[in-house]
Amino acid sequence: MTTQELVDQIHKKQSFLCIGLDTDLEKIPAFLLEDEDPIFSFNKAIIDATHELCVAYKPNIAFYEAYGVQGWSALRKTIKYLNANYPDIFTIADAKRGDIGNTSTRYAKAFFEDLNFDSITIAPYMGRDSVEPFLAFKDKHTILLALTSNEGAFDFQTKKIDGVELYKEVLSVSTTYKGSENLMYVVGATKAEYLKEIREIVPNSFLLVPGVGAQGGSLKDVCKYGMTKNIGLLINSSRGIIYASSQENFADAAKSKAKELQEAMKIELEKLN
Ligand SMILES: O=c1ccn([C@@H]2O[C@H](COP(=O)(O)O)[C@@H](O)[C@H]2O)c(=O)[nH]1
Repeated sequence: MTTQELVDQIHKKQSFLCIGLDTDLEKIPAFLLEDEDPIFSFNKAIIDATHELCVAYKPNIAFYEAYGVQGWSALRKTIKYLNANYPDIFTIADAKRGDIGNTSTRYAKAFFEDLNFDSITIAPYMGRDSVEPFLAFKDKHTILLALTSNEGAFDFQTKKIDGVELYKEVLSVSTTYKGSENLMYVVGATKAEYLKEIREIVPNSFLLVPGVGAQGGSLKDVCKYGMTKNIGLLINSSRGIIYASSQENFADAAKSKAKELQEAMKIELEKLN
């Protein structure tokens, strides 16, 4: 999917919501455990109930890898279901990969070609040659971790090297990478106050912003400091939506939570006019 197609979807749905599919067998409704593939049954119900309210889904790969072959199979079924039934939805493999060049190429093939995701999250720590293999794929997006939502972000990301915070160095150096037009960045909603300075370095890039809902980040603050005339934001909520209820009505409850966020996003989008 191109960035323009994503922007068009945001305008059409009046939403820049990304729903995280962090599917955990210990948290999904107990009656689903009787199904042959409970993870896929849960994901399918959530997707069918919420697809009109969001523009992206983000399965976090850890939740699938944790269940071995069965988890991987459920992930494959989920992405195939999304691509077949909702091809206008942007898909994000939250995999946080990155390795020496030839290994990164294999990761890129796994997620962009085999699984056919639109994008993948990548750790920037190994530098240029670990990121550029992902950027070589046309109309696929590489979402680089810049300033993450967790407390540990302060261990390294905000530390200064030659007077510049490491996350700012990640942002500015990565714009020189070959294929940098395919870059997006992760910035945690819990770090909204940093967005003003982030926008000075990457004024037009899309930011994937996790951390509203369960982690307490504010949608309003993220929009205030991070929104661009082209929107430039995908705001993720996982647990706050998908685990709104553990009863029979779980999909409807997820829909209501997604609707609350979509309505708040509509108000923010109206401010752009
Ligand atoms: O900085 C980051 C990077 C990734 N994540 C991931 O996003 C979701 C957030 O889930 P919630 O349940 O809405 O808190 C999850 O998959 C994280 O691994 C992040 O939170 N922060």
